[in-house]
Amino acid sequence: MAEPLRVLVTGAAGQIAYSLLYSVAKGDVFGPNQPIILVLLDIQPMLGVLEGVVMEMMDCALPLLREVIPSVNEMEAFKDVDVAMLVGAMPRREGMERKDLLAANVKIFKSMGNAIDTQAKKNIKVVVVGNPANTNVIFVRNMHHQYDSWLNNDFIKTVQQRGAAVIKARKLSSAMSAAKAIVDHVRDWWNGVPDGTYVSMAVPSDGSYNIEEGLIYSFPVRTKPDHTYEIVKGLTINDFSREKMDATEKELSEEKNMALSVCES
Ligand SMILES: NC(=O)c1ccc[n+]([C@@H]2O[C@H](COP(=O)([O-])OP(=O)(O)OC[C@H]3O[C@@H](n4cnc5c(N)ncnc54)[C@H](O)[C@@H]3O)[C@@H](O)[C@H]2O)c1
Repeated sequence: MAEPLRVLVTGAAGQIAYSLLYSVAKGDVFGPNQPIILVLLDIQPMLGVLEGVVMEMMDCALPLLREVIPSVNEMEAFKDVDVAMLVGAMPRREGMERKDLLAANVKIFKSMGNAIDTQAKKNIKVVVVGNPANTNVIFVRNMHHQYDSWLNNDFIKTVQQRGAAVIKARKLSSAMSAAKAIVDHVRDWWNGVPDGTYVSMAVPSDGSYNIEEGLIYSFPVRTKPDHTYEIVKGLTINDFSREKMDATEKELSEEKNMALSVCES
């Protein structure tokens, strides 16, 4: 069997992690032949809760799970990590604006960036969940008219308002569906997608589709079994999609500048 992968989940005492950890530890992401060491990072006041999560993970007796390491020390936790799922952050509460959330979280992610830089494996794969999620960009191909109408109206509206609708109903932000999305996302990245297909991933822009270079933006991406990815070029963009893409680019660019100014202050 392969050497164990060291997988770090931050915010491990939180509600997304509670759904995510079981799925990762039982092989849904890295496959049934890949042993895993799980490092669970949270902050000091959550240590008691974290220990409860560790007990439950051990009690699950999952064959692939070699070790569970709780930690409240960022520098120690990131040591030699292969894959990091950065879930830990302040969650969005009812009535909270995207920009308030950004201001609260930007410092956390800056500090984690430093820990990754100095402690983790150089080819670490990092998935960020805790930032305000990047707006979905839809690359529409060969859709027929009726579908277009649903896609351009109800679907987009539902997706845009879904986060707020879940908070309103649950009084908490989404967790189970967010955990499922993380699992699908990292599995596609780790294993690669079948030839001729691609997935959407928010990755640093290389200027494709005239999107500002360096912006973290959702592109059609082809992932490969060696855990690398490439942006799929040259898809036809209709006027409707172009308009949404430009609006998203503008919003993300503003958000980036705001994050930089919070960092500097
Ligand atoms: N991208 C998405 O689609 C999506 C969907 C839902 C939620 N989220 C975001 O994911 C994040 C986690 O959501 P949740 O519902 O699990 O929240 P939660 O409050 O239940 O858990 C967050 C955990 O992070 C911990 N934490 C805070 N600062 C930390 C730090 N510096 N290092 C390590 N841990 C830290 C907290 O102590 C807490 O245990 C939130 O930012 C939320 O807004 C994103």
